[in-house]
Formats: sequence, structure tokens, C-alpha cells
Amino acid sequence: MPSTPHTSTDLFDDASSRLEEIFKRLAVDDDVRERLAQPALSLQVSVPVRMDNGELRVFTGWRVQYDTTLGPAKGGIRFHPDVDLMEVTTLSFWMAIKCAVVGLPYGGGKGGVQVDPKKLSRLELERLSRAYIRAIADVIGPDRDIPAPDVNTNPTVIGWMSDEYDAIARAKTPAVITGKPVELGGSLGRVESTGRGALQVLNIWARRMERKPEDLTIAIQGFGNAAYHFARLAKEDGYTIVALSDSKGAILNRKGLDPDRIWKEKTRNINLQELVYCDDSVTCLADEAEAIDQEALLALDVDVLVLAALEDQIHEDNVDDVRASAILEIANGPVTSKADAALAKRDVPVLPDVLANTGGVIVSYLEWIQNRTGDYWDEATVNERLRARIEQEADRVFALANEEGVSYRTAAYLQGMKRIAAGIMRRGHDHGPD
Ligand SMILES: NC(=O)C1=CN([C@@H]2O[C@H](COP(=O)(O)OP(=O)(O)OC[C@H]3O[C@@H](n4cnc5c(N)ncnc54)[C@H](OP(=O)(O)O)[C@@H]3O)[C@@H](O)[C@H]2O)C=CC1
Ligand SMILES: O=C(O)CCC(=O)C(=O)O
Repeated sequence: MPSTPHTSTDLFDDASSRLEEIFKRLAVDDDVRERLAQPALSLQVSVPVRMDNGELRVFTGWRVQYDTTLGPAKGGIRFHPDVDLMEVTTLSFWMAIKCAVVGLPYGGGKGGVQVDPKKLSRLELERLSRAYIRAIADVIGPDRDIPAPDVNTNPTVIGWMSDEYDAIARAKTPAVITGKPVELGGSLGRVESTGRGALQVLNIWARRMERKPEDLTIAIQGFGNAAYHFARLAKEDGYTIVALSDSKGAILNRKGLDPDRIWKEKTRNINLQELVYCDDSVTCLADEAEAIDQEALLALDVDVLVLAALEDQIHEDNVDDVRASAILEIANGPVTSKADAALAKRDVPVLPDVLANTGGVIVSYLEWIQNRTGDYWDEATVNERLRARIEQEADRVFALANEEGVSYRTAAYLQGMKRIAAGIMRRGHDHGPD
């Protein structure tokens, strides 16, 4: 993992510092600043798990609801050894902004458990997932807070959580969580929606810049759910994916990599570099790809650098190494505000997380509607609704950036914050907790 000098407290300070310019430009009332200075609710829970060897281990988890002005809190659950309260708080803050940017009737929430899920057996992972939902059950609900997947939480994990909530509620309550397996009320198209939405944002931008996919090379940091589907669909559209990385290393092929072949191996827990330093047990890429450092991937001379792993990856210490002509943020918060400013000085556009990765939460919203109405749609309908919303909101953000002469990120924040601020003011002056 590239070293970063930052802590999660810095992360929250950095994230909230971006609001100052937005508040000034929108001339928001002091009530808005005051309301958004801290999360509406932060819950810390212990998550006891009986391990396969009989030992009891207690993990720490959190659920944070940053703001619920525009609707119930919405946002994923992260299983990661480095997760802590400030990281979850920051992620829930970004959820509030992003839901507002694309006009969803949601506030922002996020959850996490400090655990390395790769060290758990399948049964231990199931017990952990169920225990976490038991611990936060009092604060979630279809009209209150609706969790979803994030790093290391896939449809299988979400399915166990949904099942556990049903047992607690003694009722089928699919709308309490999204990203479920289709068999348990999940939406067709949700698994690939984050990557699909990000590609759409890239395509809209490329059209505006009069650039053709066939002429554009892409390097991608991270090769999980969001990145794989992005890479697969981007290749179909004509882009060339020259490099990929995961938590263990990176690989490069200037002529282009095949995301599908590589993903088959990733789903067997094979790391990317094992495909280059290979034997007969894997699809061997030794003749077509080379192993490179994760930091080297961030410095490749490509048209688009896609950040699809974790936050804080491009910061003041490595931003000068970036040679890509544009950055697409699929991860939440992968570029710090100082790095953002340095990139802006060099005219390197950043397609920001709060717009570029909204495909996931948009299809989560479509899943929630389907669960609540009992009317389930085919995949083409889901994809079309996703396309229409991204196109409408991305066009607005790009137009606003042009009109105001600001970065795409500032334009997206202006769009989202205007909606949140209007909601806060409409609620009146003396409302209590949600
Ligand atoms: N899933 C969703 O719907 C959404 C996700 N996002 C964001 O997208 C990002 C990725 O999420 P998702 O794909 O779901 O998560 P996954 O857990 O599926 O994948 C995460 C990927 O990041 C890799 N990774 C971790 N650390 C590094 C590193 N230092 N360098 C390179 N790669 C690294 C992991 O490697 P390894 O394979 O070795 O574990 C893995 O390939 C996150 O920031 C998430 O918040 C945003 C919106 C929606
Ligand atoms: O699908 C969702 O509700 C949210 C996914 C998520 O955590 C995110 O967009 O960062």
C-alpha cells in the first residue's frame, strides 16, 4: 500500500475544509454551517464473534448518520483493518453530499467494522456480518438508515445482514439494506452499477472534450467490485486498460489488459502479480504483462488515472509525480484537497467522487423503490434509469463548472450543498434529532 502521512482525523478536517469555499459562494445561513459541523448520530458498537476454534473475539464497529435533512441516511458498510470512527464519519459526510448531488431523497450514512475479513473463514465472516447488524439494528430501518455494500462487503455479506434483520424485525424487510443478492430482493444491475455509472461520467466528459475512447489509455488503482465492472465496460467501449493494481501490487501491459480473464483469477483470491510471477495453476500473463510498484501505477503517463481503492491516495507528497491527463475518482476521497489544488494549477481535471461514483447509490435507490413497491424491473429498465439520472445531473455539474469557472468538484459540491442547505432552512429553527 502506498504510504500516506495522513490520519483519519486529518481526513475529516480535509473533507470539511472543502465546504468553506462552498458556503461562501452560496452565502449559506449560519444555521447550515452549524448543522453540518458534526454528524447527527455516531454509534460505536462491539461485535462479538465466536471463532471456529471456539475462542470469542470482539471487534469494534460503527454506524454514523451524518445528515438526514433530505431523507433517511444511506451508505455502505466497510470491513477493513484500518477503519475507525473518523473514517466512517468522513465517508458518511461524503454520502450526504453525493446523494444530494444526484438528487436522491437521502441523507448520508456509513458503517464499518475494524477487521481484516481476509483472515476469517466463511462461517466467521457470516457470524461477524450478522453480529454487526444485531448491534446496529436499533438505528437502521427503511425510513431511517439504509446500509449497502462498500469495501470488502459483497452481495453475500449483505444477504446475511438482510436475513439477520428480518429475524430481528420478525418481518420481511428487504428495503432496510441494498446491494442484496437478486434472490433476496436485490436489484438487477446493482453489482455493476458503480463501475457503469463512473464510465458514463467519463464518457460524458470525453464527449465534451471531443476525445474518443479508442484514443484513451487508462490505469486503474484497485481491482475490486467497482473497478472490475468499470474496466470491463470501458474496454467494451473502446478504451485501453494498460495497468491495474490491488493491495499487493500492480501490473502493466501498454497494449492493453483483459479485465475478464484477470477477474476470474481475482475471484479465486489470486493477487494480480501472481499472474505475472506465475505457474500452471493460474492464467499466466508472464509473456504479456510486467509487474510494477503500486506507486509507479499512480505515476504512469496515461490519459486517465482511475482511483478505485481507498481514500488519500494522491496527496501532497506524490501529486507532483502524477502524469495522467485526467483523474476519475471511483473511490471516495482518493485525492486530498492540497493535491486537488496542485492538480488544478496544472489543469489536470478531476472527475470527482461525489459525481463519478454515484452509480452505486443510484441503483441502491432503485432497489429500495422496488423493495417498497414490490414491482421488480428488468435489467434494461434499471440501467436506463441509472443512465438518465447520471446524464441529467452530470450535465448540470459540467455546465455549472463552466458558468462559474470552477472545478468539477466545486461545481458538484455547489449543486449538492444548495439542495441540502435549502432543506435545512425549510425544516425551520427548532427541530430535534431525527
Ligand atoms: N461498492 C460500491 O458500490 C461503491 C464503492 N465505492 C468506493 O469504491 C472503492 C472501491 O470499492 P469496492 O470496489 O466496492 O471495494 P472492493 O473491496 O471490492 O475492492 C477494493 C479494491 O481495492 C484494492 N486495494 C486496497 N488497497 C489498495 C492499494 N493500496 N492499492 C491498490 N489497490 C488497493 C483491493 O485490493 P485486494 O483485491 O488485494 O483486496 C481491492 O481490489 C472504495 O473507495 C469504495 O468506497 C464508491 C461508491 C460505491
Ligand atoms: O449503495 C449505497 O447505498 C452506497 C454505496 C456507498 O457506500 C458509496 O456510494 O460510497
